[in-house]
Amino acid sequence: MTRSRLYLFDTTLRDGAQTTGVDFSLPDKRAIAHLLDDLGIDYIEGGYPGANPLDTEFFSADNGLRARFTAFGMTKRAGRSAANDPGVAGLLDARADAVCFVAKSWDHQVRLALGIGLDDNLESIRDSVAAAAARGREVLLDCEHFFDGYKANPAYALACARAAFEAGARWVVLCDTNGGTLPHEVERIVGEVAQAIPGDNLGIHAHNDTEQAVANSLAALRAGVRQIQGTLNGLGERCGNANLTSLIPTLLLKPAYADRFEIGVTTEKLQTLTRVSRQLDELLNRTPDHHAPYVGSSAFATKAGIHASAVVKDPATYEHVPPESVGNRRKLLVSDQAGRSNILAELERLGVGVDRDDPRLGRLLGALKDKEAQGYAYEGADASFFLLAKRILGTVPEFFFVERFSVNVERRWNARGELASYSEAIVKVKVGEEDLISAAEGNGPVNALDTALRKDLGKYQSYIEDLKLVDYKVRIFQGGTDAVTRVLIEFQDAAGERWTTVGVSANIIDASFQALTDSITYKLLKAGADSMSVLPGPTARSARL
Ligand SMILES: CC(=O)SCCNC(=O)CCNC(=O)[C@H](O)C(C)(C)COP(=O)(O)OP(=O)(O)OC[C@H]1O[C@@H](n2cnc3c(N)ncnc32)[C@H](O)[C@@H]1OP(=O)(O)O
Ligand SMILES: CC(=O)C(=O)O
Repeated sequence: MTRSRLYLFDTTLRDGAQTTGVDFSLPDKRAIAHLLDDLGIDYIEGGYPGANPLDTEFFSADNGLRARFTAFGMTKRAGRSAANDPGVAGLLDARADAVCFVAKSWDHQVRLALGIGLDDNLESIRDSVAAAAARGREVLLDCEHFFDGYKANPAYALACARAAFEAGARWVVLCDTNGGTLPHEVERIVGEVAQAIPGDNLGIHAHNDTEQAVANSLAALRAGVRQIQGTLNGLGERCGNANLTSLIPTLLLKPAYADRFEIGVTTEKLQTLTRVSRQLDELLNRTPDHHAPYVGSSAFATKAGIHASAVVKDPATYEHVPPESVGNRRKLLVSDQAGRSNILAELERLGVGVDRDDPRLGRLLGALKDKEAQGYAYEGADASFFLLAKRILGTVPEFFFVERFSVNVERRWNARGELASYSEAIVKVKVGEEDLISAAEGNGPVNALDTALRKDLGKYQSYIEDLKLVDYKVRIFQGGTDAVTRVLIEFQDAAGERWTTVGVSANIIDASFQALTDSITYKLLKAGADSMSVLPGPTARSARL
């Protein structure tokens, strides 16, 4: 079967810039444009030249993109020609391959928001599109509020779309601006519009206010459009736009679409999608959505023991596509929902070999569930799970023993007359036969304790010099006076490896202490320091099970 070409239009840098909390810098915009270009997106809407200095500068030079670089802006104002409209001039002077005008197509909005006559708006559309086409630009028209407008006055909404098409627009894009239209409505309306304007010239721009933007885009595709607009990670005004990070794999991996349509993204490039999604979050300093379809860290994570036992027999039992196809990975989580299959899979990933029939496996599962009942959470604390398993298997030596620690927090007026808080910690550690005492100040009690703990570990000190604490999370649960605190601490070493440990106590400092000592022990084991240890352990003192 011959497949139709479907074009992807990315508006991360334009509609995505309208996301609450998103503020692109120029280097961000350049980096994201190149990510999209490399992925194989056909059109990259870079912003609105003339609306702000950053966008104007972005469009002042050749950005060296393969994709069609697109400038966005509104049609000319009524009462003047496109040639005399400074906004239109800014768009036509921009270094862009394509110009995407936005025009209202709902009669009520034309009268109310623009305060002009319906024919004036049609004239603005025609004149603006023709002016851009005459300057050799590929022209798109975003018909704002198309679906709401069509429901209120189909003849006028269609007249706006036709005006653009007849004036030379390559694409007439039907926008669900308020995001309230449902898939069955989109499919019906697009089907009717496609009787008047060829589907090869129609696009869809869907907002996600009812969580239907992806479904609406697919509905429009089925009804005839051949361009889909969207954003990476679903960024966009209010609840966002159609999420290209979900649409692209659906279009490539689901036969209902893959057999009918060809897109610019290849199946090889699809394998970079998870990385691209995370890079965008990294650039914007946003926490990735763990539950994002296809690319989230939980998208292929199986927690339930019954599911895990089937997944190890055949991953397709609980996966709709292979995680590698989108550059993601399978995870079998260890938690109180786990069975032996989860544990065996995680141990294998961590390089710990145990036989399925080993009786210690049952002990480990029991210990895991007991600890989780006390408040520990191992699904996000791989290093603590590793230590728990190794302790049950009897292979964690006692590198060091903390005889006592104290932490002091003081809030007082200093010599400069400022109110300041001070934290200091003292730790007494035994390393082999050596007694070591370290003291440290910190910008808080946990920082002081961490610094004191890692200041002098005697013969093991060189192994932990490169440790860096990169994340610290606290969760207090059960509420009230018997609240329990769970601390998760993430460390990184010079080799770039990251690991997380967990501690639980009624006392936040004690919970932190457990997570800190687990991290140090994990690092010493990983670095092979056990070959130097004196005691083969676990001893009564260090055993914590
Ligand atoms: C559905 C969408 O996402 S459309 C994209 C919206 N994106 C943005 O608005 C981001 C960038 N916008 C901006 O920086 C500013 O709004 C600017 C520079 C474009 C305009 O700023 P200002 O001139 O101060 O106008 P302001 O933003 O207050 O109002 C918009 C004006 O454009 C007019 N307008 C809106 N759409 C159109 C259109 N398609 N064609 C012609 N005029 C339009 C409005 O009627 C209003 O005019 P008025 O001030 O005479 O009432
Ligand atoms: C153009 C646009 O962003 C919209 O109508 O939603």
